[in-house]
Amino acid sequence: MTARRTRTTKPAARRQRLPVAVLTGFLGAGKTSLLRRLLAAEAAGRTAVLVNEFGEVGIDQLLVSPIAPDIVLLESGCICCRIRGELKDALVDLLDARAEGRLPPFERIVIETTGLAEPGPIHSTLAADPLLANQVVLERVVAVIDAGNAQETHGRRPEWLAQVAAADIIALAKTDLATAAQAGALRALLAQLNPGAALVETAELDGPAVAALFDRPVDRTAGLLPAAPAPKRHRARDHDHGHDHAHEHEHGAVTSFTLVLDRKLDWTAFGVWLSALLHWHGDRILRVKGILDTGTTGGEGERPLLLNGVQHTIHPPEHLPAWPGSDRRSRLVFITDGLERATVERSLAAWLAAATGPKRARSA
Ligand SMILES: Nc1nc2c(ncn2[C@@H]2O[C@H](COP(=O)(O)OP(=O)(O)OP(=O)(O)O)[C@@H](O)[C@H]2O)c(=O)[nH]1
Repeated sequence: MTARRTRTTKPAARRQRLPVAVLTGFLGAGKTSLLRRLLAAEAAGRTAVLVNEFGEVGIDQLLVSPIAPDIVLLESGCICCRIRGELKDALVDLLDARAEGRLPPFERIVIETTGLAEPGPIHSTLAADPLLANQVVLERVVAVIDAGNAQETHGRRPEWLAQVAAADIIALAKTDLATAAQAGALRALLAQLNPGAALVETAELDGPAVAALFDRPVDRTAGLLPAAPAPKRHRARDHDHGHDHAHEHEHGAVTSFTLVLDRKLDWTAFGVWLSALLHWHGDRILRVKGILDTGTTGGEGERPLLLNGVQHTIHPPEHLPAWPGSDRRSRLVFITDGLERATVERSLAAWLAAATGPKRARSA
């Protein structure tokens, strides 16, 4: 169906609003991984994607864009407070492009939030704006929870709880990194915090089951009977009044910075530096992501290494099939809580000088 037809349909059909799914979850929980699985499992063009990253370089966008070329990257900043106006504009642009046939007639929009976002205000943004409220509806919040570090993050970061509390579906990722006892205790905690949410494990889902997470009707009554206990530190619904008060939650000393390196890196040596950095500062490094030029070739050319670290953990790096763009420089994006860019820069420069001679890393 073309966009013009959509515009000239009868009033009854016009009332059908496009479903919006918010894909949330703390930093590094596995949101982009789940999104990539969704996009791979369904027909191209079915889902339009908005990605909001708390970092200067949109690495998620680089990863998702080969499967969803029309992805829109929202400006760096947190979707739930600082860039709510931009969210609205991006949604309106997407809907216009669909209506004018510049984009395929996608059937849903997925908004991947930053790991620090509270989903409640997104609902307010959508519901409070008459133009948007007429065209889209926030249908579901899918929260990805990292089973490897959930208990720790729960104690430290209020955003984690807000995300759990707002979820219609909780997708438990990284159960392979938790013991059976830890996973069991976490399931019990999540059921207590948000008894209405459906709980699934991402490792158990095949492609169609991932798609079903975003397709099957959400049971809004689940968990309402018997009455759900309100989580004590739950703040997400605080935003959920349907009006647009100027609310900004504080992210404390959380900051993001990017380091760019102009040279090829030896992964083994680089991994030693990174491990040491996480050993000393892992408590204050919430997330490190990067695309590294390690000089590896294969297939059609050079294959960059995708690096992912969450707090003290470095995930096994992944070779991407090709560089997702013309910029072939290595980039490292850090999200830290109270750790200065200068500290990381100094450490990296010292390592580079020792390992490969005194050529400097540049910060972007
Ligand atoms: N072991 C394991 N690793 C996983 C699983 N799911 C995701 N990961 C890895 O976790 C790392 C972070 O995953 P992402 O999907 O980038 O997480 P994210 O939530 O999008 O991260 P941000 O956008 O930075 O908040 C990647 O290295 C993934 O491959 C899982 O179930 N098990």
